[in-house]
Amino acid sequence: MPIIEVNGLRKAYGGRPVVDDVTFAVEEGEIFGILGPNGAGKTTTVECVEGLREPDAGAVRVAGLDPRTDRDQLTRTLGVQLQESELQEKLTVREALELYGAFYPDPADWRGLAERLGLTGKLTTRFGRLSGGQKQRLFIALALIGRPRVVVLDELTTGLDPRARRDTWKLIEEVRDSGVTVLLVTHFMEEAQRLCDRIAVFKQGRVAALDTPSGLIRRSSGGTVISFAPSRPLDDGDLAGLPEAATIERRNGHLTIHGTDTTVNAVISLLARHQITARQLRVTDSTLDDAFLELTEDREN
Ligand SMILES: Nc1ncnc2c1ncn2[C@@H]1O[C@H](COP(=O)(O)OP(=O)(O)OP(=O)(O)O)[C@@H](O)[C@H]1O
Repeated sequence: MPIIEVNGLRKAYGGRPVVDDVTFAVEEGEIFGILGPNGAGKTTTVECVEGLREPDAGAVRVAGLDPRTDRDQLTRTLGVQLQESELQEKLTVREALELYGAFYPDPADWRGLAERLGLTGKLTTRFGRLSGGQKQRLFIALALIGRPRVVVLDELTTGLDPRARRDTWKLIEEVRDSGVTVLLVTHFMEEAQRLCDRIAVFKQGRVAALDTPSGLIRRSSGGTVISFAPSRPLDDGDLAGLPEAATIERRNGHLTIHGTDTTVNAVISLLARHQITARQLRVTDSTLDDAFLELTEDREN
C-alpha cells in the first residue's frame, strides 16, 4: 500500500496550469525525490500533499487521509520542513524545539534531535541570530519532532555547507531506516542520487519521468564515453565494427567514442589486438545531471 498517493492532480493560477495531471505513489519507507526546473510545479504539488493548497482536480491521500479534510490526523502523520518566516526572531532554539514538541502526544526527545543536527551548542541562541544553515537544521529538527510517519523536505540542504550537507544526508538515511517515508524536493543531483530510491522529474507541471536514479541515467542518451589518443592511427574499417557505438569523433589525434560498456570493452580488445597503446585514456559515464538536463530540455527553444 502506498503511503502517499497523488492522482490526476491539477492546479492552475489565473487560468494557467502549473500542476497538470500529476500522478505518483510513494511506498512506505521510501525516500522519494521530486526534481525539476524552477517553476515546474514541485512546491505546489507538495503543498497539496501537505494540505496547504487546495487542488483544482485530482485526489491526494497521505496514509489514507485527505490532507484538506483530515487536518488534525494529518499533522500527527506528516512532518513538514517550515519556511524561515514562520518562526519568531526572539524564540531560542530550545524554546522552538520544546514548543513544537508540545503540539504532539509523543514527541521525539528534542535533546537527541538537537545533538544529531549539531544544534546542542546553539540551544540558547535566538532564532534571529542563527546562520542560514543553522536555521535550516532547526527546521529539519522541527519537521521530525512529532515522530511523523512521513516527512516532506523542500530544498532540504539549500544553504548548508558541504559538511553539514553530508551530515544531513546521513541523518535522513537514519530517519528512513527508522521507518519514516521521506518526500524530498531538491535541486542537488548528488543529493538525489545518493538519497532517493525513486525520483519523479517534473517538467512544466507534469511528471516527465519516474524511475530509480540509475534507471533515469540509463535512459539518457549520453551513455558511456571513451576517449584516448592511440599510439598509431586506427582506420575507419577497424572502428566500423564496434558494437553499440553511437558516434565516433576524431580530433587532433584523439578519438572520442560514445557508446555503452560493451563498446568500451570492444575498444579495449581492439587496441590489444592491434598492440596499440591508448594515451590519456578516459572513460566517463552519464550522470543524473545529464539525464535531468535531457529530460527537462525545452525543445521549442
Ligand atoms: N500563489 C501563487 N499565485 C500565482 N502563481 C503561483 C503561486 N504559487 C506558485 N505560482 C506559480 O506556479 C508555478 C509553479 O510554482 P512552484 O513553486 O510549484 O514551482 P517549483 O517547481 O517548486 O519551483 P522552484 O524550483 O523555483 O521552487 C510558478 O510559475 C509560480 O510562479
